[in-house]
Amino acid sequence: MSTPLPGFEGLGTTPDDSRNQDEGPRDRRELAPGAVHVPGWLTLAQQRELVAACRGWARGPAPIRHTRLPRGGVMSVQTVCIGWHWQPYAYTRTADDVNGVRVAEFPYWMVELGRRALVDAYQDAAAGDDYTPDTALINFYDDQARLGMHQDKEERSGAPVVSLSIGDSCVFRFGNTETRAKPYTDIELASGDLFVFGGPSRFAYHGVPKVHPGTGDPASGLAGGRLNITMRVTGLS
Ligand SMILES: O=C(O)CCC(=O)C(=O)O
Ligand SMILES: [Fe+2]
Repeated sequence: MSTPLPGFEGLGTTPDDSRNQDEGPRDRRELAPGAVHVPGWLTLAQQRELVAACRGWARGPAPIRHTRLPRGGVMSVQTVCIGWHWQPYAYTRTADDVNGVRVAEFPYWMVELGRRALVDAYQDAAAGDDYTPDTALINFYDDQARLGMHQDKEERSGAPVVSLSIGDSCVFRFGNTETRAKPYTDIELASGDLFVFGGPSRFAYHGVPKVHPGTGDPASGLAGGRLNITMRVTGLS
Protein backbone atom coordinates (compact mmCIF):
# COMPACT_ATOMS: atom_id res chain seq x y z
CA MET A 1 0.00 0.00 0.00
CA SER A 2 1.30 3.48 -0.76
CA THR A 3 2.16 5.86 2.05
CA PRO A 4 -0.10 8.81 2.81
CA LEU A 5 0.77 12.01 0.99
CA PRO A 6 2.29 14.38 3.56
CA GLY A 7 -0.24 16.96 4.60
CA PHE A 8 -3.28 14.82 3.88
CA GLU A 9 -3.33 12.66 6.99
CA GLY A 10 -5.73 14.90 8.87
CA LEU A 11 -7.75 16.38 6.07
CA GLY A 12 -11.40 16.55 6.96
CA THR A 13 -10.81 15.22 10.44
CA THR A 14 -9.00 18.17 12.01
CA PRO A 15 -11.19 19.85 14.63
CA ASP A 16 -11.85 23.47 13.76
CA ASP A 17 -13.27 25.38 16.71
CA SER A 18 -14.30 28.32 14.56
CA ARG A 19 -16.69 26.11 12.67
CA ASN A 20 -20.06 24.86 13.83
CA GLN A 21 -19.78 21.14 13.18
CA ASP A 22 -23.55 20.85 12.74
CA GLU A 23 -23.59 23.37 9.95
CA GLY A 24 -20.61 21.93 8.14
CA PRO A 25 -18.02 23.78 6.13
CA ARG A 26 -18.80 27.46 5.65
CA ASP A 27 -20.40 28.39 2.33
CA ARG A 28 -21.04 24.79 1.34
CA ARG A 29 -23.74 24.83 -1.30
CA GLU A 30 -25.89 22.08 -2.79
CA LEU A 31 -26.65 23.11 -6.39
CA ALA A 32 -28.89 20.14 -7.05
CA PRO A 33 -29.54 16.89 -5.19
CA GLY A 34 -26.14 15.16 -4.94
CA ALA A 35 -24.18 18.10 -6.42
CA VAL A 36 -22.25 20.01 -3.76
CA HIS A 37 -19.69 22.83 -3.93
CA VAL A 38 -17.33 23.21 -0.97
CA PRO A 39 -15.20 26.36 -1.46
CA GLY A 40 -11.71 26.41 0.01
CA TRP A 41 -11.63 22.74 0.96
CA LEU A 42 -7.90 22.24 0.35
CA THR A 43 -5.30 24.22 2.27
CA LEU A 44 -2.47 25.83 0.30
CA ALA A 45 -0.07 23.18 1.60
CA GLN A 46 -2.36 20.42 0.34
CA GLN A 47 -2.70 22.17 -3.00
CA ARG A 48 1.10 22.28 -3.31
CA GLU A 49 1.33 18.56 -2.56
CA LEU A 50 -1.28 17.78 -5.20
CA VAL A 51 0.43 20.02 -7.75
CA ALA A 52 3.73 18.26 -7.10
CA ALA A 53 2.11 14.83 -7.55
CA CYS A 54 0.38 15.95 -10.74
CA ARG A 55 3.62 17.35 -12.15
CA GLY A 56 5.14 13.92 -11.71
CA TRP A 57 2.25 12.17 -13.49
CA ALA A 58 2.33 14.80 -16.25
CA ARG A 59 5.90 13.66 -17.04
CA GLY A 60 4.98 10.00 -17.30
CA PRO A 61 4.74 7.09 -17.64
CA ALA A 62 2.22 8.42 -20.18
CA PRO A 63 2.91 12.15 -20.56
CA ILE A 64 0.16 14.76 -20.45
CA ARG A 65 -1.27 15.59 -23.86
CA HIS A 66 -4.10 17.26 -25.74
CA THR A 67 -6.58 14.41 -26.24
CA ARG A 68 -7.50 13.69 -29.86
CA LEU A 69 -11.18 13.22 -30.59
CA PRO A 70 -12.44 10.50 -32.96
CA ARG A 71 -13.56 13.02 -35.57
CA GLY A 72 -10.16 14.70 -35.75
CA GLY A 73 -10.56 17.51 -33.24
CA VAL A 74 -8.11 18.11 -30.43
CA MET A 75 -9.14 19.13 -26.93
CA SER A 76 -7.80 22.49 -25.73
CA VAL A 77 -7.40 21.00 -22.25
CA GLN A 78 -4.34 18.83 -21.59
CA THR A 79 -5.01 15.59 -19.71
CA VAL A 80 -3.09 12.85 -17.96
CA CYS A 81 -4.82 9.89 -16.33
CA ILE A 82 -3.93 7.63 -13.41
CA GLY A 83 -5.38 4.24 -12.52
CA TRP A 84 -7.17 3.87 -15.84
CA HIS A 85 -6.51 5.78 -19.03
CA TRP A 86 -9.46 7.59 -20.56
CA GLN A 87 -9.60 8.27 -24.24
CA PRO A 88 -12.78 9.12 -26.11
CA TYR A 89 -14.79 7.15 -25.20
CA ALA A 90 -13.42 4.26 -23.16
CA TYR A 91 -11.05 3.33 -20.32
CA THR A 92 -8.00 1.12 -20.80
CA ARG A 93 -5.05 0.26 -18.57
CA THR A 94 -2.58 1.42 -21.20
CA ALA A 95 -2.36 4.85 -22.79
CA ASP A 96 -2.94 3.58 -26.30
CA ASP A 97 -3.32 7.03 -27.85
CA VAL A 98 -0.15 8.36 -26.14
CA ASN A 99 2.72 5.88 -25.87
CA GLY A 100 1.06 2.56 -25.17
CA VAL A 101 2.42 2.16 -21.65
CA ARG A 102 0.46 1.31 -18.54
CA VAL A 103 -0.64 4.40 -16.64
CA ALA A 104 0.48 5.17 -13.08
CA GLU A 105 -1.13 3.37 -10.17
CA PHE A 106 -3.99 5.16 -8.41
CA PRO A 107 -2.47 5.92 -5.01
CA TYR A 108 -4.19 4.93 -1.80
CA TRP A 109 -3.79 8.43 -0.34
CA MET A 110 -6.04 9.66 -3.13
CA VAL A 111 -8.67 7.04 -2.28
CA GLU A 112 -8.64 8.42 1.26
CA LEU A 113 -8.82 11.97 -0.01
CA GLY A 114 -11.86 11.05 -2.11
CA ARG A 115 -13.55 9.46 0.91
CA ARG A 116 -12.96 12.54 3.03
CA ALA A 117 -14.31 14.70 0.21
CA LEU A 118 -17.60 12.79 0.26
CA VAL A 119 -17.86 12.99 4.05
CA ASP A 120 -17.45 16.76 3.96
CA ALA A 121 -19.54 17.42 0.86
CA TYR A 122 -22.46 15.29 2.00
CA GLN A 123 -22.04 16.05 5.72
CA ASP A 124 -22.36 12.35 6.44
CA ALA A 125 -19.64 10.49 8.33
CA ALA A 126 -20.46 7.30 6.39
CA ALA A 127 -20.62 8.85 2.90
CA GLY A 128 -17.12 7.69 2.01
CA ASP A 129 -17.27 4.19 3.47
CA ASP A 130 -17.93 2.34 0.21
CA TYR A 131 -16.09 4.77 -2.04
CA THR A 132 -12.98 3.45 -3.79
CA PRO A 133 -12.12 5.65 -6.77
CA ASP A 134 -9.79 3.86 -9.20
CA THR A 135 -9.13 6.52 -11.80
CA ALA A 136 -8.51 10.25 -11.99
CA LEU A 137 -8.39 12.55 -14.97
CA ILE A 138 -5.98 15.38 -14.35
CA ASN A 139 -6.74 18.34 -16.58
CA PHE A 140 -4.54 21.37 -17.15
CA TYR A 141 -6.17 24.50 -18.57
CA ASP A 142 -4.11 27.32 -20.04
CA ASP A 143 -5.69 30.76 -20.49
CA GLN A 144 -7.56 29.74 -23.64
CA ALA A 145 -8.57 26.20 -22.71
CA ARG A 146 -12.22 25.29 -22.30
CA LEU A 147 -14.23 22.14 -21.86
CA GLY A 148 -17.56 21.76 -23.62
CA MET A 149 -20.71 20.45 -21.97
CA HIS A 150 -20.48 16.69 -21.53
CA GLN A 151 -21.43 13.83 -19.22
CA ASP A 152 -18.88 11.64 -17.46
CA LYS A 153 -20.45 8.41 -18.60
CA GLU A 154 -17.74 5.92 -19.53
CA GLU A 155 -17.80 4.67 -15.94
CA ARG A 156 -19.91 1.58 -15.24
CA SER A 157 -20.68 2.82 -11.77
CA GLY A 158 -22.99 5.41 -10.35
CA ALA A 159 -20.50 6.36 -7.61
CA PRO A 160 -19.88 10.09 -7.23
CA VAL A 161 -17.25 12.11 -9.08
CA VAL A 162 -14.95 14.11 -6.77
CA SER A 163 -13.50 17.23 -8.40
CA LEU A 164 -10.62 19.32 -6.99
CA SER A 165 -9.49 22.61 -8.50
CA ILE A 166 -6.14 24.39 -8.11
CA GLY A 167 -4.73 27.58 -9.62
CA ASP A 168 -6.72 30.02 -11.72
CA SER A 169 -10.44 30.19 -11.05
CA CYS A 170 -12.93 29.30 -13.76
CA VAL A 171 -16.57 29.35 -14.67
CA PHE A 172 -17.94 25.87 -14.04
CA ARG A 173 -21.26 25.19 -15.73
CA PHE A 174 -23.38 22.55 -14.08
CA GLY A 175 -26.45 21.48 -15.99
CA ASN A 176 -29.08 18.81 -16.09
CA THR A 177 -29.07 15.11 -16.94
CA GLU A 178 -31.19 15.42 -20.10
CA THR A 179 -29.50 17.92 -22.38
CA ARG A 180 -26.30 19.95 -22.68
CA ALA A 181 -28.46 23.08 -22.97
CA LYS A 182 -30.25 25.08 -20.26
CA PRO A 183 -31.21 24.85 -17.51
CA TYR A 184 -27.72 25.10 -16.05
CA THR A 185 -26.04 26.99 -13.22
CA ASP A 186 -22.72 28.81 -13.57
CA ILE A 187 -20.53 28.90 -10.49
CA GLU A 188 -16.93 29.93 -9.90
CA LEU A 189 -14.49 27.19 -8.97
CA ALA A 190 -11.41 28.68 -7.30
CA SER A 191 -8.17 27.22 -6.03
CA GLY A 192 -8.80 24.68 -3.28
CA ASP A 193 -12.47 24.17 -4.10
CA LEU A 194 -14.15 20.80 -3.96
CA PHE A 195 -17.10 19.89 -6.14
CA VAL A 196 -18.87 16.54 -5.84
CA PHE A 197 -21.54 15.22 -8.14
CA GLY A 198 -23.27 12.00 -7.29
CA GLY A 199 -26.72 10.54 -6.74
CA PRO A 200 -29.34 12.08 -9.05
CA SER A 201 -26.69 14.53 -10.35
CA ARG A 202 -24.06 11.94 -11.25
CA PHE A 203 -24.78 12.01 -14.97
CA ALA A 204 -25.52 15.72 -15.29
CA TYR A 205 -23.92 17.62 -18.15
CA HIS A 206 -21.15 19.98 -17.10
CA GLY A 207 -18.33 22.00 -18.61
CA VAL A 208 -15.81 24.80 -18.20
CA PRO A 209 -16.62 27.71 -20.55
CA LYS A 210 -13.95 30.06 -19.19
CA VAL A 211 -10.78 30.25 -17.14
CA HIS A 212 -9.90 33.57 -15.48
CA PRO A 213 -6.17 34.09 -16.18
CA GLY A 214 -3.97 35.40 -13.41
CA THR A 215 -6.45 34.75 -10.59
CA GLY A 216 -4.54 31.92 -8.91
CA ASP A 217 -2.17 32.33 -5.97
CA PRO A 218 1.32 31.10 -6.94
CA ALA A 219 1.54 29.73 -3.39
CA SER A 220 -0.70 26.89 -4.64
CA GLY A 221 2.35 25.65 -6.53
CA LEU A 222 0.89 26.65 -9.87
CA ALA A 223 2.32 29.86 -11.35
CA GLY A 224 -0.35 30.01 -14.05
CA GLY A 225 -3.27 28.09 -15.47
CA ARG A 226 -5.77 25.83 -13.81
CA LEU A 227 -5.46 22.24 -12.63
CA ASN A 228 -8.50 20.05 -12.09
CA ILE A 229 -8.55 16.51 -10.78
CA THR A 230 -11.67 14.36 -11.11
CA MET A 231 -11.68 11.05 -9.24
CA ARG A 232 -14.09 8.40 -10.43
CA VAL A 233 -15.04 4.75 -9.95
CA THR A 234 -14.77 3.01 -13.33
CA GLY A 235 -16.59 -0.16 -12.30
CA LEU A 236 -14.02 -2.04 -14.39
CA SER A 237 -11.55 -4.70 -13.31
O1 LIG B 1 -12.22 20.99 -15.03
C1 LIG B 1 -13.28 20.75 -14.47
O2 LIG B 1 -13.69 21.42 -13.51
C2 LIG B 1 -14.16 19.63 -14.97
C3 LIG B 1 -13.41 18.52 -15.65
C4 LIG B 1 -14.33 17.51 -16.25
O3 LIG B 1 -15.50 17.70 -16.34
C5 LIG B 1 -13.78 16.24 -16.75
O4 LIG B 1 -12.56 16.01 -16.71
O5 LIG B 1 -14.58 15.38 -17.19
FE1 LIG C 1 -16.52 15.85 -16.78
